[in-house]
Amino acid sequence: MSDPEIVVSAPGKVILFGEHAVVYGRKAIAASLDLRTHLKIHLSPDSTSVTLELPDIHLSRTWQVADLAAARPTGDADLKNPSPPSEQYLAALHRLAGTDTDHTDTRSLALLAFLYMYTSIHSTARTCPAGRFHASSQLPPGAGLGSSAAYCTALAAGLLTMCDVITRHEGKNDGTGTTWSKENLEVINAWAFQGERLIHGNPSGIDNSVSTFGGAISFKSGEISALKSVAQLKILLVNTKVPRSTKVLVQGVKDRYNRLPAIIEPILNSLEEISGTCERVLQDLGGHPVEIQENTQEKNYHVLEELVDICQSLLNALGVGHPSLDQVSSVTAKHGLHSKLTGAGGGGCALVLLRPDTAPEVVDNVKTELKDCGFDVWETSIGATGVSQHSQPK
Ligand SMILES: Nc1ncnc2c1ncn2[C@@H]1O[C@H](COP(=O)(O)OP(=O)(O)O)[C@@H](O)[C@H]1O
Ligand SMILES: C[C@@](O)(CCOP(=O)(O)O)CC(=O)O
Ligand SMILES: [Mg+2]
Repeated sequence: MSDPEIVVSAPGKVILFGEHAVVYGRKAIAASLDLRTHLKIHLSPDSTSVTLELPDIHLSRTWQVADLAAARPTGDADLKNPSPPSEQYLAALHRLAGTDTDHTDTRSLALLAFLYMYTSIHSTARTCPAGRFHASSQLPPGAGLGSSAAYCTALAAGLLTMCDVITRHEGKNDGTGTTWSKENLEVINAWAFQGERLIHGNPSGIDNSVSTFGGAISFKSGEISALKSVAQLKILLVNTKVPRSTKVLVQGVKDRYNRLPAIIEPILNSLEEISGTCERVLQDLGGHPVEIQENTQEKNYHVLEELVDICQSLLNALGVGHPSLDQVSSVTAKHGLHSKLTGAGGGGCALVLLRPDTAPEVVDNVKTELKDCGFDVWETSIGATGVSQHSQPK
């Protein structure tokens, strides 16, 4: 067994283009955020219970280790290649969580994701460890910044490390912690995806991939490509604070798709084309010598701004807009800036694209006006390190 104290963290993400379409196998572009979820594990060999503390969603639960051990799946589990729980196993997890299988309160699905990972990752172990598991986040939960994926990625990294399924300290990252080999990061990502399935229903896998690997990526049907040039973008994030659930919004798009497939398909194709165009523009922005940069910059930012506007309209057509997001768009437009929802929509967060030469007064004025609407606004840096292990509890 591992150290009695383990601290890991995983970042949230911002989707630039392609949310929802990515669930249907279309390309999307996303980057990690400098806001993280930390998981602290404190093992107590003399105790007989497991406590999960989730202060951000006001949940804390304690189970007897014997009850968790009894819920473990039988048969040989492939710990490096997890599969979804069977119906019977899922029902046992719901009983432990005190939820039911038709649960729509996504908050308590966080319990289910923990119980699934804890019991499955220990399915081949002789005993299950007792202790305290404490997850807290700098990310607003349920706002489109991938808090569910950061939570699942941190859980996967912490639990897999605790059981020595993955080996620790294989590489240094940016000095704030250590990371794992690519092979082990893939194992973390696979478990995080299974956790996301329990919270989201039908995730594309983009959020857990960004949270695991960090940086900026283009993502299509599970294929990940690194995109260095995204980090140069300056964006403002606006949290409308309107609560929403990704699971409900993804299901809403599915219902609309099932009713009107011939209408929704071309919208998904357009959204994919937007991601492809963005990728090309970003490459172009990064690839010119300084003397001709100004001209190409002007042209390329104009295209990016058009993409932001078209994307926002198409997402509205999918039914994932919200009056609060329309308000963000009209306030930013007054100041000559362009914004779109990010993540699942229905409230939550929007991003505002800034140009390299956007005047600081314009940024200040738009921030003030958005704050006056009751929204939270901050300038963010993108491309943070992926899942990490910390030697000191944070
Ligand atoms: N810090 C956290 N602690 C516990 N659960 C969390 C935390 N952050 C997110 N979650 C889980 O993720 C859910 C929100 O996920 P979701 O609706 O996908 O929104 P998003 O991923 O955009 O924040 C919460 O209801 C909860 O189940
Ligand atoms: C809408 C979607 O594309 C992104 C959801 O992100 P978030 O949970 O709202 O942060 C769903 C997905 O990709 O699984
Ligand atoms: Mg989510």
